[in-house]
Amino acid sequence: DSDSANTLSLDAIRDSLIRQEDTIVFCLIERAKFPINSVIYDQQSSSVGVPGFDGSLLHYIVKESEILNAKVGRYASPEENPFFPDGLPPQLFPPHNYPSVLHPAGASININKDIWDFYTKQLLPLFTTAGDDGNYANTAQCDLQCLQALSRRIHYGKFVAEVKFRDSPEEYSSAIHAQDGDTLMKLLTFKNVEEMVKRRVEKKAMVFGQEVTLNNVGDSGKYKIDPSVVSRLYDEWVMPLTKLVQVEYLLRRLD
Ligand SMILES: O=C(O)C(=O)C[C@]1(C(=O)O)C=C[C@@H](O)C=C1
Repeated sequence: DSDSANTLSLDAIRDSLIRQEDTIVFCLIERAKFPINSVIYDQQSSSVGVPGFDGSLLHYIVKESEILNAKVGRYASPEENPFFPDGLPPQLFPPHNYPSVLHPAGASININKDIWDFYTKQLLPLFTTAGDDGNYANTAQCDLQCLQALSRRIHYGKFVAEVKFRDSPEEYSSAIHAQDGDTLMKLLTFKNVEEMVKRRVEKKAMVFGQEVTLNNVGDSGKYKIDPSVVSRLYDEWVMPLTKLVQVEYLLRRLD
């Protein structure tokens, strides 16, 4: 949240990332209640086509909820990035005065297109069962929650990058002046932290996704979401994209 961003230490920022892991794991568990329901993602579905709208049902639901959210100020927060930013309506009342932590150029970074693509095309089939149970609105609502949680986490890279820059401005500045993305990537990478993150999210998937009964606690080995998928999600997409956001942010940090 913006309080921890305001504190602006790498520890505080990492605490927020850790808390966001809980949100992501719970969102995935909720989505896993439903089968894949793939018509939701069809560009042209005859069964769930919205008259006059050229896109999938999920696209329609995300776009419409972003319109509502824009009116009540969600995207005034530097932590929130819409999936469909074009033509969003203005806020209905004056925006909250968020502390300006980020460099203004940070606002132009939005990689939600990549997030949308890996989520719908690659991640969903890894943790949902095959089939169609007709619960499209519910399922798409879960997708929206997952997408927003992932987007918030990945774009939090802007805050991570800002803290790292403030902690060692000289080191970063020379790479920024040289517009050297590879060096920036090396500077901001902590392999040991990444290993811990992967192991922790796997464990969270086990703890949050276990069957809880009064007689036995957990370890029946049956989880609501496969813990290895969560670790893979972080390894293949969440952390690489968070780092991409950091590099993009740092490249513009001295504009
Ligand atoms: O904790 C950091 O320093 C981050 O930059 C975050 C993060 C992550 O996405 O979890 C990304 C890059 C680092 O290599 C380690 C972890």
